[in-house]
This record gives sequence, C-alpha cells and structure tokens, in this order.
Amino acid sequence: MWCGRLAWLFKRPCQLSGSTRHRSLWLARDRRTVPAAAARWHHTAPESLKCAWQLHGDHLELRYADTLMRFDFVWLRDHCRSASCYNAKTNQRSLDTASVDLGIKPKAVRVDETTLFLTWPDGHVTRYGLEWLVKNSYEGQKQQVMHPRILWNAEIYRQAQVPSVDCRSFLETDEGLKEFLQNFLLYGIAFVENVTPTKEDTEILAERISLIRETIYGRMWYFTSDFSRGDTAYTKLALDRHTDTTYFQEPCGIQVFHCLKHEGTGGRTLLVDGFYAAEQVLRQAPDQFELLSKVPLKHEYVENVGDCHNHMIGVGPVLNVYPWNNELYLIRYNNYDRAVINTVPYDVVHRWYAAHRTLTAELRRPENELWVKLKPGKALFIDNWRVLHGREAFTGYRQLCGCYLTRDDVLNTARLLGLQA
Ligand SMILES: C[N+](C)(C)CCCC[C@H](N)C(=O)O
Ligand SMILES: O=C(O)CCC(=O)C(=O)O
Ligand SMILES: [Fe+2]
Repeated sequence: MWCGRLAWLFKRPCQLSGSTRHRSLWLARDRRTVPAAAARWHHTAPESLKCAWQLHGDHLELRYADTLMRFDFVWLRDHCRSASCYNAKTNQRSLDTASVDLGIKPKAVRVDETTLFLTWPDGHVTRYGLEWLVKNSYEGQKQQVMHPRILWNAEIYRQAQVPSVDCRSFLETDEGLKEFLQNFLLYGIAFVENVTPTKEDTEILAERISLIRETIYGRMWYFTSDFSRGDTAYTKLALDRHTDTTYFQEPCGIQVFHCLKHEGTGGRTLLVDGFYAAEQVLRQAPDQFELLSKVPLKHEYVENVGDCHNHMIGVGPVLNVYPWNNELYLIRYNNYDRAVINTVPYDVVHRWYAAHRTLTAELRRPENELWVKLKPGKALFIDNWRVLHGREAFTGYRQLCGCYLTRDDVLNTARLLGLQA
C-alpha cells in the first residue's frame, strides 16, 4: 500500500518481541539446557527467574519483570545517566551523542538484583536501574497509553455523572483544579459552574490552567451573530460538528466557551467524542482508519471582511496517531474549512472519501451526540484535539466569550498536580 511505507519500521519489533518463539527460548535457558554459546543467558542469581540477559552482536536482550526488552548499544550509551553524561539538576543530556561510535559495544556487562552495569571500551561505566529500563524501553512503553481516556457516547457520558467543578474550588484549591483536570483529561470536556458572566472572569479561569493562545481572533474573544468576521460562527446559522483551527499547523489544543447572554431560542451546543467515533471506524474498517491517519490534507481559512484579511493553511491527516502504539492524539475534522484536496492521486482520493464517509456516519450517530445549553455562569472547556463541537441555529441576541489555550500548558499544569497527561 502506498501509504504504509514506514509501517514495517514499527511493526517488525512488536511482532518479534511478542512471539512465542521467544517465550519458549526463555524457559529453555532458565533450565540451563542450552550450551553456552556466544549468546548465552546470564542470570542475576543462580535460580533467579526475575531477570536474565544476553549479549547479541548488535543489541542487549534483557528480561525483567515479565518484560522482554532489546536495547541498541548506541541507545544504551546515549541514555547514560552518569554525572558526566547527564545533568541531574537540569534534567538535560550533556553527552554529545554525535561523539558516540555507531559501532560501540559494551566491553563488560553485569546485572545485580536492581541494576544493569555496562563498561564501555573507553572504561566509562553506565548504570541503569532495571525498573527505569522497564519504564523507558520501547517494549515497556508500547504496552502503555500516553493519555488514559474514557471514550464516550451520550449515554456513557450521562451515566458517568461527571460533576461540574465550582468556580471557587477551581480557583482556590488544588483539589478542585485537579478534579477538573482529571475529568477534562478523561472525557475531553469539563465544566466550571458559578462563574461571574464576564469576559474578565472567564479569563481568570483560563489563566488558572494555562497560557491563553492568542490567535487571529484575539486573546479573549467575544462573539455574536454580527458577521464581524468572515466565518459562519459569527451568524445565527447552525454549525455542524467540527474541530476549530484545523487550518493551523498546530490546531488550538483547548477551546473555552462561556455564554454571557442569550435572549432567544435554539443555540444549543453539540458535543461529540471524535475518538469514540474513530475507534468505531478502527473496529469496522481498519484500512479506512489507516487511510484517515496517513493521507495528509490541507485546511484553509481565507478571510476578507472589513479590515480582517487572513490566509491560514494547516496540513495534516484527519486522524493523528502515535506510530508506536497507534494511540490517537488529534482529530482534525472540519468540513467547512477543508481545502482543495491535491495531496494524493485520484484513486487514493476516492478511498479517502469512503473512509471519511464512514467516520462521518459515526460522528453523526444520534446516540453519540451530547447536547447542552450553555448558560451564563457555566464555562465549558473542550479538548479541541478530540471532541467536536457544533451548534443549533438560534434566534435573538446571543453572546459568547472565550479563548483558546495552549495544550502544552494545560498538560503541564495537570502533570504538576500528579496526573498522567
Ligand atoms: C471561536 N471563534 C468564534 C473565535 C472562532 C471561530 C473559528 C471558526 C472557524 N471556522 C474554525 O472552525 O476554526
Ligand atoms: O456559537 C457556538 O456555540 C459555537 C460556534 C463555534 O463553533 C465556534 O465559535 O468555534
Ligand atoms: Fe467552532
């Protein structure tokens, strides 16, 4: 397949390390029935089954805590945590990786109950905690997700009864903030209640968790249906589900909405978990999922209204996954802002349209739609890399304020509070 050119890079090691061929090999070695050859198993203690290692021509194989790991020698030299290679005060590497001989091989290897010791040809000694290796190895890492999440449809979200956090608790206590962020990370949406309905108070909320991402729409924005900007958002029309700023190279991570006023009817907000829908596509049609994650697309924002002149272009696939574990981290979905497709040939285009249709059908399932009416005092935070939003047409005067946040800074706050983000 044209787009799977690099797939072998990631697939090959998983297939090898998970194979039963290796498991039986372990048992054989543990019973010491295999003659000592160049690649010979070594154990930490005579009968220890917990840890064993074996030196190969171009890598070290290590079994610890039920994880079979393979380490490249350059990797082992590069990650050395000794004082001369790594500055523990700044958590930065001091070693010049380019100075490592690409053909390097340890001169001596020793393992005790907790630590792997490697002596390099120049006499330098590297020590690795075995637990550290499990946590940081490719094999240990690929069993884990980067971002634990609960994927939802309307029923799952309602059943979970995720509480809104009170504004004071959010602003004044670490527990309140942590609870809010945990919910946000798990579900991709979270609410703060009892907020004073002004732009200034909404800004204070935003600044509690992140730096505000200033964009062509400003820092904190207000908007009504006055068509002050050349975009459908600034009208009374319905907006189908979408993510925002797909036309940025890095779409905004989080969107904050606070409805300050609505005197009229309609205008409910629609929320759909894009990752839940994408998961359904993966189950039904893995090839289509792969296509959506490989075909690069452009989104575009061309504006020429009043004094506003903008032309933004963002490139990337609809589904973005980490290649080592296929975990989704970003969905770009905005049919209004999708640009001319000119990045793939016609036959791929056709298959892409079919895949896009499957995803759209999932996103449009009524059972996946969560409808909420935003009211003054209730601020909504949306993970714009995961949850799609839309809005029902409305009548009357409706004013929303909000801002975008930088994702890195939200995750930073979450990590500092001890959350996995
Ligand atoms: C939120 N705010 C009203 C400021 C901007 C709306 C941006 C709308 C654009 N079509 C997009 O989806 O990115
Ligand atoms: O008016 C709304 O509720 C949302 C409009 C919208 O999609 C946006 O501003 O990004
Ligand atoms: Fe939007």
